[in-house]
Amino acid sequence: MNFGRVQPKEHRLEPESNPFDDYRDTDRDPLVRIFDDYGRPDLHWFGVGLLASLLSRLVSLVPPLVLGIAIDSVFTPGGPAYSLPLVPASWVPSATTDLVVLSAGLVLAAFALGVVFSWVQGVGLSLFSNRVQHAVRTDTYALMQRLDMAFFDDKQTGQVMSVLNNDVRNLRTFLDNTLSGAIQLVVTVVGIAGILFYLNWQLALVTLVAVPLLTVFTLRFMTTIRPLYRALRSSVGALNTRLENNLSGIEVIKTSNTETYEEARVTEASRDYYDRTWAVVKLEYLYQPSMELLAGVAFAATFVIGGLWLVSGPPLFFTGELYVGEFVTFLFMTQRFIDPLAGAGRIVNAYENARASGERIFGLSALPVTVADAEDAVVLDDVRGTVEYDSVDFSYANGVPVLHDVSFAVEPGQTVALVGPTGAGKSTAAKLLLRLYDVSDGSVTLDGVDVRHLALDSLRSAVGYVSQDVYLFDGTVRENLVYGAFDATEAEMVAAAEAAEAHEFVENLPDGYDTRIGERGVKLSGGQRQRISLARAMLQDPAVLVLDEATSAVDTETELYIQRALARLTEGRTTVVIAHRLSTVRHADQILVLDGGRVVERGTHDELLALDGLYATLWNVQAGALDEADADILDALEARDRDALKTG
Ligand SMILES: Nc1ncnc2c1ncn2[C@@H]1O[C@H](COP(=O)(O)OP(=O)(O)OP(=O)(O)O)[C@@H](O)[C@H]1O
Repeated sequence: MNFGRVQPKEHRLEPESNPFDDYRDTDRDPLVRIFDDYGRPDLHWFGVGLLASLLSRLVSLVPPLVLGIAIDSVFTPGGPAYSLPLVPASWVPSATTDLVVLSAGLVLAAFALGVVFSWVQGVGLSLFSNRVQHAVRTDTYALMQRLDMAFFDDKQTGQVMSVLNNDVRNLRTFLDNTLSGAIQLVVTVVGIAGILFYLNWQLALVTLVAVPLLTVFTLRFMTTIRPLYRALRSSVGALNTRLENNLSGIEVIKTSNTETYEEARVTEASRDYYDRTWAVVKLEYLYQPSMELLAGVAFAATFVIGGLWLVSGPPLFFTGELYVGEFVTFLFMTQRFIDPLAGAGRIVNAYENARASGERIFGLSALPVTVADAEDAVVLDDVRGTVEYDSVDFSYANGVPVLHDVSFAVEPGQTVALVGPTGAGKSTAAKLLLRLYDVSDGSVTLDGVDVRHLALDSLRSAVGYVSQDVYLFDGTVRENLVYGAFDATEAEMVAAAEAAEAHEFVENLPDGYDTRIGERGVKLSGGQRQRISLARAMLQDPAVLVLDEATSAVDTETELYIQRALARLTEGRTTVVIAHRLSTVRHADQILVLDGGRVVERGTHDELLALDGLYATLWNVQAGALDEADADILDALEARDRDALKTG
């Protein structure tokens, strides 16, 4: 089999773990749950669709029935009297031509009714399945958003996307076609079996011998194909993940010159998907023809026995009379009985596919959420901005301790800076204040209330977060500025942009505030993105600010703009700043030096320099990069801005 380009030898691919497999809910049949949890409000549409589909099946039986009766009673001299089931004999005309017209009329009416019922079936089932699809998708999305950060740390975006897209769509297809198909099948098979028995019970037994065989065969197929479908659904997710990752990282791929490597990885993921699809298809193609063969044998047996019966009287142990028309109807009915049975594989297939999708959808909702509102969650009305960390210990899901016994307090309006070597735990400490994670031990309080007892939306509107990875959404500058402060007026927005030193460059963009900035804001420079994110924070106007200072270098002028914007933003707000450049936090009220997750030094800039410890070392290293003269210039500029702020 040719899978495209072969994997280059120099790149060895490790099999990727698939954490998503853990999130599968197999407790209750997911398809029953779909009806229970989502189907109820629109069940009437399902009922209408189902009824129409059964009626359309029913009327489709009329033509062969009428045809058989007509052959025996109208076209065969000496045949039985023309009699229709459920129609009183007095309604049936006696003239032959009238009987022909009646038969033709009945066949036509059956076809016309069939069309109407099919239409109603389509509308009813589509309405039902699309509404359920909408509800499942929006609910699953809402649920996914509330999952703990730990889930997203482990996340495979493509897997989550494939649940929200492919799996939800699979469910819809099942509800739309497969389910009604299955019910139709049961009703048709039972109904026709009844008619066959009514027509000739002995010949009916010959046809029905196939049923138990087909059933056993189908059940076996279902249990064999189920795990294959599960693997297939995961593989769709893995492929999506790979594609999604690569598209997001296209710049890195190009600049690292790793196109060939990535092609190999995509080929690998695609090959896995191919293999798993092939495993399913192989089984399907074994099963489907076998079913058809069995059905064909049953049909042939019915034909042989019935044919012999017609030609030379009842064969073997059969007794009684068989008419030609009756036999024709019988054969038509046998065909309609056996065809759907032989096609049961398609239904089983779609069922197993949808079931695997349902397990993944409900797997998401089965995930425990620990960072959620407590029952008696407190809402802070007027936030003063006192922040306190008390003996905080923390480790991520992998259990490796990241913070040990971290304690500090910040008074309203003060700035505390967290500094220290990379990986010391600065960002982690700050994230605990926003309750992106819960402490393992100790507590973090805002205005004296443990953040775990605060309503999450109250906490997160009180604490603003400006991250070093500025994330902007595809849309206009305006949309990105007012994100999270949707009620802001135009004047407020412009004022925030001015304060963040963004107004001028935004005005110079082709469409000003209405300029589209591309996915993740790619059409803006790093410095511009940062200023937009500062303006956004100004508009949100939180009492407490967590500032994860950008590490990426910008030119000196932009740096000055940003520093000025930051000075305005932090003025009067409690600020926890994670600083990489010590020069920017020299004026912080308190500087905490973290190392290996512990606070190893604390004090003001001057105190820490006098201590001559880790801070002093870091300062001296950085001083090489930042000339004291530059620092003095920054100082002078900052002092000027502070004065300007004070004088309004
Ligand atoms: N989501 C996560 N899951 C598991 N471990 C993590 C996670 N995020 C960070 N860590 C680990 O926690 C430790 C502290 O990371 P953190 O980002 O808080 O450090 P930092 O001091 O802010 O570093 P930097 O200055 O480089 O940003 C590191 O060892 C890091 O590998």
